[in-house]
Amino acid sequence: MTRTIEPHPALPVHHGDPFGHEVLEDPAAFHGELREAGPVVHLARYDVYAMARYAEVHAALRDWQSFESGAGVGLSNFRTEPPWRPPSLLLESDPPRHDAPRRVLSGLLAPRALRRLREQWRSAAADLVDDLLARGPEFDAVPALAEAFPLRVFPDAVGIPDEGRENLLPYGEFLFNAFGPHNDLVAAGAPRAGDLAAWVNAQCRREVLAEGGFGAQIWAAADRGEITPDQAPLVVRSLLSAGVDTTVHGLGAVLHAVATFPEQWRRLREQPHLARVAFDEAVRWASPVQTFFRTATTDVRVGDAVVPAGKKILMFLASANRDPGRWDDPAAFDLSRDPSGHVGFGFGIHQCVGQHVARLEAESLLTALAERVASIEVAGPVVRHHNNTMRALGSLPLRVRPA
Ligand code: HEM
Ligand SMILES: O=C(O)c1ccc(-c2ccccn2)cc1
Repeated sequence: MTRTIEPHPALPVHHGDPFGHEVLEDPAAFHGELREAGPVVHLARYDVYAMARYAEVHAALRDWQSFESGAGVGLSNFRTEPPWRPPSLLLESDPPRHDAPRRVLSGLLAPRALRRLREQWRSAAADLVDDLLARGPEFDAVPALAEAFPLRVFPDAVGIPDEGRENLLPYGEFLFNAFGPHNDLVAAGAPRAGDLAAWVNAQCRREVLAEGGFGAQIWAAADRGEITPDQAPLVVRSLLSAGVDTTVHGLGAVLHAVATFPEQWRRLREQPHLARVAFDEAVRWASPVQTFFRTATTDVRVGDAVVPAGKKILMFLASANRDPGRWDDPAAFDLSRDPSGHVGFGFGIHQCVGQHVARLEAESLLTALAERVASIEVAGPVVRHHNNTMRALGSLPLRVRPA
């Protein structure tokens, strides 16, 4: 007779669906229920364990030994079902396998390494904004700015060919959906996933990557023996996987924030150096990356409950970033706040290695706008775009008054 192992009695249970459209549309109530229920909550629907308070999310992200990434950071456990693509050497690896690829990307994507891009990204942003404003004061900021700017600067910085770049967003869209359950969002993207993955893999080959780009620099690191030649294409794939959709939705978030809180736009115009803190405050406020998983390597004690070994833990970054136990007035987008310590880029050994690239993109675009636009307001319905992992906008109609 088999006895099903009931979750520990000290563990509260929630029967909601974090990947259902109701929660994806507006997760705040669900996050509040999880935070109030306890430090860890059993999500019966998926038999996974949720952490939604800042303290537990932060602690779990630090403790990579108890909460591993090597079994995947999605719902699927790589130890029991094959991943849909070869695992990432950064995201889906733990030390020691994680160390060398991480060290290589950390070097290439460090603030000082990005200085060479500042001038060209600043002028690319100025050109994009000038062309946009010349067409009139009203536009949908999602295609016109949030998508257009990263696609104008990042693929060139990686050094991939022009052909097929329209595959980047749908590839990331599927990838970030695939961290969730096989729901309607995954099913919608599945037919193209194989072709998109094949195109992305082809962009990681040494011979197609332009000299001087991040891709060629990764291959040069392999020549120096810092990683192996077999690892090089997968490290390039990491940039194409994590470096596009994330910044699109990060820029969408900061544009949504400044349009929703016009007094903060005024502050940014008065003090343009606030562009960087504005982006981090927007990443805290919106959390473009809402959730991802870890896997318990042992029976892990959390508070007075125990998460059984092998179980998946769903980390609610967005809830941690709005935990009233950590942030005053968490729902306010406020440039006088110090957002450091937010977990929108993660924390610990897997903390976003591309965060400086994202910050430079945001600073470039916000600076170009702040110099040219006196006020920004929402000019129509803001439409959300549902994804299992990302907080995304489908449409952000804006009206601007030129400076
Ligand atoms: C607003 C933009 C971005 C956000 C919100 C974001 C968020 C995150 C988060 C939360 C993680 C941690 C995942 C985990 O702990 O399992 C992460 C990791 C990562 N990000 Fe970003 N990211 C952004 C932009 C970028 C960009 C532009 C790049 C590449 C240039 C990038 C590359 C990566 C990589 C390679 C990892 C894995 C790091 C590791 O496991 O050591 N990200 N990102
Ligand atoms: O190395 C890769 O391929 C890769 C790296 C990071 C991500 C990711 C996942 C969840 C949240 C933010 N980023 C995805 C893919």
